[in-house]
Amino acid sequence: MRVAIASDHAAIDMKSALADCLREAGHQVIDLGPATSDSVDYPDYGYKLAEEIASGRAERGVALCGSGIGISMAVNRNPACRCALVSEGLSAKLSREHNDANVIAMGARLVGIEIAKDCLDIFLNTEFGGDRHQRRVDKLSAPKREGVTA
Ligand SMILES: O=C(CO)[C@H](O)[C@H](O)[C@H](O)COP(=O)(O)O
Repeated sequence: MRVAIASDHAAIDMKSALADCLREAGHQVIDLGPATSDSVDYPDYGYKLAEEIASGRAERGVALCGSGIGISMAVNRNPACRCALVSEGLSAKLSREHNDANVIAMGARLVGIEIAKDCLDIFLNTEFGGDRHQRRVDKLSAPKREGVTA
C-alpha cells in the first residue's frame, strides 16, 4: 500500500519509528516531513498529508503531532479525508470497520510507541464493513448536509 506519513516537531521520533515499521511490512512510504525536530506548525503538515490522499498519490495516511488533535483537525478539513484520532486498538479497528477511515492520527506525547504500532497495524489490516456503514460514510462526503444550517 502507498502510505503517506507526516508529523510536527513533537512527533518526529514516532514518525521515524512508524515509517520503519511500514517499510518492514512492505508498504511504500511517502514521508512528508519534517526532517528535523525544529519547531513547525502542524496545519502545514496536515494539509500536505491530506493533499496526498486527495490526489490519490497515497491510499492511506498517518498523521502525528503532540496530542494528535491539531493535525487530525487539519487533515479533516480536506473532504477527501476521513481522519480518525485514536489511542488504542479498538478505536483503530472501528475507524476502519465503521468509518472507512483513510488517515489515522495519534499523539506522540500521549500514546506509547508499542500501542501506536499496534494501532497502525490494525488500521492497515482491517477492512471496511460496508452495508449500513456505507450509507453513513456517504453522508460524510455529501456536498450538502441535510438539516445543517451552518
Ligand atoms: O499537539 C499538538 C497540536 O494538537 C502539537 O503537536 C503541538 O505539540 C502542540 O500544539 C504544542 O506545541 P509546542 O510548540 O511543542 O509547545
